Amino acid sequence: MSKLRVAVLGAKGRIGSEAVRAVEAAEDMELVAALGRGDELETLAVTGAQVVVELTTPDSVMGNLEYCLEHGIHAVVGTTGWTEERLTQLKDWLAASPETGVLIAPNFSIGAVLTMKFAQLAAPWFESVEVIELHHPKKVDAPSGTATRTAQLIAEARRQADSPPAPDATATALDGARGATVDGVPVHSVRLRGLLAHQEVLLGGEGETLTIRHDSLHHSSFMPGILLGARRVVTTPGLTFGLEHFLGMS
Ligand SMILES: NC(=O)C1=CN([C@@H]2O[C@H](COP(=O)(O)OP(=O)(O)OC[C@H]3O[C@@H](n4cnc5c(N)ncnc54)[C@H](O)[C@@H]3O)[C@@H](O)[C@H]2O)C=CC1
Ligand SMILES: O=C(O)C1=N[C@H](C(=O)O)C[C@H](O)C1
Repeated sequence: MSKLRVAVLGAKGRIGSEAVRAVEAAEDMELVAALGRGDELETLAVTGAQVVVELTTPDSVMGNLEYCLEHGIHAVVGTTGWTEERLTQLKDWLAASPETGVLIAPNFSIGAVLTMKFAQLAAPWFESVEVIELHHPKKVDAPSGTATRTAQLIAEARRQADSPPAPDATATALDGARGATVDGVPVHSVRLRGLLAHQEVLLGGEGETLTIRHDSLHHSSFMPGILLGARRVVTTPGLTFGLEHFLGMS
């Protein structure tokens, strides 16, 4: 059987360099290109890449995806920075390339996907819910894509259950003391040397609390999800948002 022709964008980055190694080690894949900032995107067409693994930066991802969709190259995207406007633009590009698939995964690790699912399940059952994400200090965006997605899923679950707003008597606060608000859910971002990627969802009710915590201790935690995404995206046209859809958890 012929091998899946995979290219990695952001190949010299923290997660991109790990992805290069994972694709090279996968028996059913061939790494046809490993590109960094400034490298020619044309290499993707020349090498016949079928799937691009996009692990760059929020300022680069859209240009890269525009190229991929113009050339019918499927994409597995881990890069953060997804807004409604960006998703609308991406859907327009996909409409013009209807056989191409794009997976955007706020987080590729199985534990993080489960954290989001558990938080979604628990959210309507507690009065209070807040998210804390903790990352290495070289991370350029806050809050993390995972925390943003978690907060959106929590908010959606609470809307569907007609949950009242969480109690909060704060009358005066220093700017930022209560974190950022994503879809009504407080999200707090910690940047600390020694950490990689961690998240806690804190839920509180009368006389009890529940803490759901996930820790990515190494970039290897993201690799099975990336490889699964590459294998599945080639037969899944259109936009898939969240790895859970490829894990039978949606
Ligand atoms: N979805 C997930 O599970 C994960 C997502 N991420 C996300 O992946 C992205 C990258 O994270 P890190 O590797 O930590 O950052 P990084 O800064 O170490 O790596 C990004 C790399 O992309 C390169 N780059 C920038 N523009 C480029 C372009 N146009 N073409 C090719 N390469 C380009 C940079 O030079 C850099 O080497 C971030 O948005 C991060 O949040 C990171 C880990 C897991
Ligand atoms: O920048 C990172 O490191 C990570 N980024 C993603 C995010 O913003 O959620 C995924 C993971 O948290 C690691």
